[in-house]
Amino acid sequence: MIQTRGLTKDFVVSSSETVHAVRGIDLDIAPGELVAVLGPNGAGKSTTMRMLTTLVRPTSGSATVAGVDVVADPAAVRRNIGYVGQGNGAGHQQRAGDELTLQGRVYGLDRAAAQRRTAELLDALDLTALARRKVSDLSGGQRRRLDVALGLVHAPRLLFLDEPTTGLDPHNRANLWEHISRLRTEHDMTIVLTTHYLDEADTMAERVVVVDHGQIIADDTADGLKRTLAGDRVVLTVAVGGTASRVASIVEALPGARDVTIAGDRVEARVADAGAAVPELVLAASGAGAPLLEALAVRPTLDDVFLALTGRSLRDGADTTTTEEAAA
Ligand SMILES: Nc1ncnc2c1ncn2[C@@H]1O[C@H](COP(=O)(O)OP(=O)(O)OP(=O)(O)O)[C@@H](O)[C@H]1O
Repeated sequence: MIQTRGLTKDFVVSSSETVHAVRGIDLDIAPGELVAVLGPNGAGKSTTMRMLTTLVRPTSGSATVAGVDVVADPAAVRRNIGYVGQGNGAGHQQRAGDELTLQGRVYGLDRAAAQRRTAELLDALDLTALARRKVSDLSGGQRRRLDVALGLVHAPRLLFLDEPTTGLDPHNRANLWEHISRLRTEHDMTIVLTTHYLDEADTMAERVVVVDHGQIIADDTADGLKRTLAGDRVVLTVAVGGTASRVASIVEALPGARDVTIAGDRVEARVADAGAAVPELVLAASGAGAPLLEALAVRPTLDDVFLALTGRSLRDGADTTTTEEAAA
């Protein structure tokens, strides 16, 4: 459904500065996949998406989307895709229903077909009761649902969502995802999304592409990334001061344990399966006269994956992909 080779975008900001926003991305996405593109601010996620949706022309490399080259025939690409950008696409003074019908007309539907499609989408995204409301009067969650409806007017096979749930509260995020998931199953859509929410990428996407400094640095299922790049940890607190080194020796003897560290009364280590290790360690420590006050099994998050890959936390936010070139 999507194939890119060496896809690159440079923004020439001034005679002395070029931003290398995307630096040679090779990506293959098969029909029906739901892929999350994850990365810190400025990593190049939106620029990649904007190239794939023909809003920005690549500097070099190639990209085919739904079988069409994005540079050779952008209009054909656009007919095949839906795009929900970061800003609100809808005109604020329009009524929600009229906005959808207008969008349908823009995509070449006749009036009756556009109205039929409007009714379907209002229903699918739980907006029917709000059809006559002005877009400016909708809540954030309602407006985001309208944005998704606008992206789906022409029944695309491929939907791009740029941070679809940013700014929504957990209830509205869950609600929007419920709608997206259902529509995806019903219409067998391929979905590519960017998100800052690690838990969202973790639970919703079947595949996570991690981008940093304009390059793909990892590409796997969330579980696969966690297993290969982060791994489980145990965090043990001893009940009796001075016994941490004894507990550390017990942990070291555990098959597969590594990176054992001691900090005061706390012992931490990477283990193959934290859930299985904890009861074993509690028993062994108690038997060795070094009982534990607390024993935690810690499963890795996608942030741990990013940390393992880059030494930085995604939660720390950006460090920029901007590079300055010496003035000529
Ligand atoms: N039109 C532009 N002109 C100049 N620089 C740009 C332009 N668009 C993006 N950039 C720069 O390109 C880099 C990548 O930006 P991009 O928006 O793709 O990142 P992102 O990963 O989507 O970030 P965010 O998560 O904050 O949306 C950033 O350094 C950004 O400042």
